Amino acid sequence: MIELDGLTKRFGNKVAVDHLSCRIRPGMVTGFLGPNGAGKSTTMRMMLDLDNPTGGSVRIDGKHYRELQEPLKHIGALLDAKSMHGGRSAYNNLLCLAQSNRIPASRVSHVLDTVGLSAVAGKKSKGFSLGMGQRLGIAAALLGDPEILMFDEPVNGLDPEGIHWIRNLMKALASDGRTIFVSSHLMSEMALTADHLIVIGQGRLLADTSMADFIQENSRSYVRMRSPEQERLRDALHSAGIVAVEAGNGTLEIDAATTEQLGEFAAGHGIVLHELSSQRASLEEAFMQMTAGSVEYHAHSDSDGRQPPPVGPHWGDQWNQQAGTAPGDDPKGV
Ligand SMILES: Nc1ncnc2c1ncn2[C@@H]1O[C@H](COP(=O)(O)OP(=O)(O)OP(=O)(O)O)[C@@H](O)[C@H]1O
Repeated sequence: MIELDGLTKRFGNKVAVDHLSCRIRPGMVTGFLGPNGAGKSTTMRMMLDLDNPTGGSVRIDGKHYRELQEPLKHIGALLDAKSMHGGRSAYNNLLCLAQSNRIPASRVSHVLDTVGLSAVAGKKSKGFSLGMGQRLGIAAALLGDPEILMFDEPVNGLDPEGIHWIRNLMKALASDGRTIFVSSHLMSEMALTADHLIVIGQGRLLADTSMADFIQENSRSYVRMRSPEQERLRDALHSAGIVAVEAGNGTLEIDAATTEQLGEFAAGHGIVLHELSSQRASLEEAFMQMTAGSVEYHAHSDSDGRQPPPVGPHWGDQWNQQAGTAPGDDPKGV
């Protein structure tokens, strides 16, 4: 278990982490999400005593990192895969780490085998690809057989097989009862891996919830309809007082009705449908909706390239404001 209590870090005037309090529990994979600059790396660095908090505390199994007798046996971390000594072989890099932390040398071969690097154990790590470097960093994290593992962007540079492998590794470690804390920008990957989410924005806690609840609470579900008689369908919906939003490619999105109701409605009007499907936003959409107000750097596109956001009333408001219409107005609603 990792416990953060009021954890705060300032760099001059910049508040990177702002009174963050949460528990990261054993037996599950906890995903750590936030836009660029949200404070994820700074939080992870403070957990490992690599940065001093300005305020608050981190406890690892009830103790401050500095109080842990043999820290690598309690907590293993992949923060920066490039931190290995490039002139040393993969084996020797891990052996040095094992010897300086009173970890038996037998663990070195074991973890190299676990991460699939046995065949290149004697090769200097400076020749490693990004993916191999990530695997070596993960081997280092596993070396002390710790109960708590922290991975900052572990799938960086991994190919699809590698991504699949690390996903299964994290799940297996969690099902062993270990505490797994992982940050990633790949939402689709996080959706497949994490059981629980901690989301921060501008250093502040935005959510501490199960994956299922997060998506449920931060996204809308809607029905998508596509018809070769789109004009007629739109007019019929409009006459019935049903709000539909054009979403491109001839599709309409409707919030306040079920597929059953809309299927019967179309049949009642003799309108052919090519699609009638229930949609739920993905983790990525839910995440973008929640963090829209706390993104440090926004991309701006010119008006020609501007597209309405795919889901969510807040996104719609943001787009409408940029388009010069009032929030809540729906320029495309029928
Ligand atoms: N050593 C430092 N000195 C000054 N500002 C810093 C320092 N380290 C981080 N920051 C600032 O603190 C904020 C949080 O940075 P941090 O790297 O923790 O965010 P992050 O969530 O990990 O971002 P990313 O997803 O881009 O890696 C940012 O605004 C960053 O510019």
